Amino acid sequence: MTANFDEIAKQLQQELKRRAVDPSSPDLPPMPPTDAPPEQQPIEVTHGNNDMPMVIIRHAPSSQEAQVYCYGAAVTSWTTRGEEHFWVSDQNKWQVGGKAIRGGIPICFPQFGPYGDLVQHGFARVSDWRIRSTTVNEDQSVTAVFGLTSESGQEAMAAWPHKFDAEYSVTLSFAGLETRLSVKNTDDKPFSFTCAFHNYFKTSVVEDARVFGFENLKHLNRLDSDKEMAEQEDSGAGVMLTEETDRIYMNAPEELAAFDFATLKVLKIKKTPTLQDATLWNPFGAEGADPGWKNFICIEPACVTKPATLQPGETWVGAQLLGVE
Ligand SMILES: O=P(O)(O)OC[C@H]1O[C@H](O)[C@H](O)[C@@H](O)[C@@H]1O
Repeated sequence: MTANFDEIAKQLQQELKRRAVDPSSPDLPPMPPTDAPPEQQPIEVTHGNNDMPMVIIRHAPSSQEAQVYCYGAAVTSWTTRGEEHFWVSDQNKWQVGGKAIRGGIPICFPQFGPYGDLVQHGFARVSDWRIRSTTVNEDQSVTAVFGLTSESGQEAMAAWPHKFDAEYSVTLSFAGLETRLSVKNTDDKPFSFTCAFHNYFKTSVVEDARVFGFENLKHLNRLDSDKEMAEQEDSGAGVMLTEETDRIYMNAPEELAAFDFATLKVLKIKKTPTLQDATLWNPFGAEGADPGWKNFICIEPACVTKPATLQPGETWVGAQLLGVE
């Protein structure tokens, strides 16, 4: 913790109190007035690849940084002491509309995969989210909040005739990176949805990764018509990927971990019980796979096998906390 960061945090809090960020504003909130250069501020509202609006979040006391694009509210980078933990495809076009950003954490909502009438993985990842607020919290964690509502009239949502207000907050703290999705039913009739945090964790090579937490669980094998597969024996060595894998583990525990044998890095995932499933995916060079497939493993806390249902006025919250050792 540096005195400099304290000062920036204080100034930012004062500034945020002074002005309310208008959630419906199509413009990016202005930078907080501080003497420090933007690249040292806890929150930097800026532009990324292809000039797309994005937010950089910094937690200086733990040397963490995250980048979140407004398009898809996609987290595309999370570093601790300069080390990157997410894989992002070299093939991305970085264009608003049509294709989702591949890599980081795409949000699958209100539909996971092809299970429904919407586009694969729903519209959240191909929608423009608005920045609602940026805050340095009392415990020095730093949060950026993004919003998406049915009122925004984006084309990708047209096939989903429900009124909703979705809020996505991304926080860096001593505990790591937290992403939190809240969905409120603002309609006068109930609706159901499925969702996932589609984490693309960076691996040295995917064969070096071992995943812990899935032992003895049943899963649906998406490569075999979602056939329910028998329990796996717990060998104590974790689950290893040696071929194309696309599974949905049901009733996955609240804590999962991925270990990389080459770097000896452990990634820990904590998830809320509202995300009762977790998927495991790597295409292993199958036709159409991204050429970078060797360097990621997708472990995705998800609500798929038991869709969430919201009555009018109700709110659903699902969150994950990612930590690294
Ligand atoms: O190519 P995308 O639409 O981004 O989907 C990528 C992958 O997402 C999930 O992990 C699914 O379980 C996979 O079946 C799918 O291939």
